[in-house]
Amino acid sequence: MTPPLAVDIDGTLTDGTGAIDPRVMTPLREWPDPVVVATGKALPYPVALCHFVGIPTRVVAENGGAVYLEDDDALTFVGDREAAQRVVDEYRERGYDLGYGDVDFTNRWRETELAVSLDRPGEPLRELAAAAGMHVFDTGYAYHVTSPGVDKGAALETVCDRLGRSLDEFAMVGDSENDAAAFEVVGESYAVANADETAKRAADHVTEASYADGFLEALEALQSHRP
Ligand SMILES: O=C(O)COP(=O)(O)O
Ligand SMILES: [Mg+2]
Repeated sequence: MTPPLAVDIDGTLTDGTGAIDPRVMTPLREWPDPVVVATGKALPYPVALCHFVGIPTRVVAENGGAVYLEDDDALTFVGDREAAQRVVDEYRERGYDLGYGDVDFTNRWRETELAVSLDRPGEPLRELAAAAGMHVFDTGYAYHVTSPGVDKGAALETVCDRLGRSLDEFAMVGDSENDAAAFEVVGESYAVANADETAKRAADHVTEASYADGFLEALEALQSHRP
């Protein structure tokens, strides 16, 4: 018996360079239970990942702001994109940019939150977000200006309601503070060894191996201790 699985992308299915590790493709495709890709990235990224891995499209995007499940063919959103936009506008007025150039594929399709490159100053962003009642996730890959209460944990509750499954049944593998809320609500959670401290504290287990090796280690553990 394997559990339904929620999996983060960056830092979990990738190698140290940010590229998807090709060894994750087959285990994802062959996982016998539903797989939900749960990411901070905008919707097109996890949708494309499901498509190219060859699994049904079940995704949480934007740190929980967007949920799509092929099962009920419904796309739902939570979060105040305009509030995030105001924070980012003020950040720009202070002379900073988001760090993604003019075309900006990181934010182009974002509908509930906005991201700023990690090589841009984080303190002024946190200050402006706090003043606006918004939250900042530092995923290790970007800062995300997200509405309070929006996270992957709340999104997985929505997923479970819609799939008719319970959170207890789910396992989750991830690497950063944007995974911590999901780690708290699922039945069993794994932080990969490269995870940040927040994720490691929230997880039931921390793998020995890093990045995709850690993910593959978590899958093995999930398969071996569930007869
Ligand atoms: O987009 C990010 O900043 C992080 O994405 P992730 O949640 O898949 O790690
Ligand atoms: Mg991650």
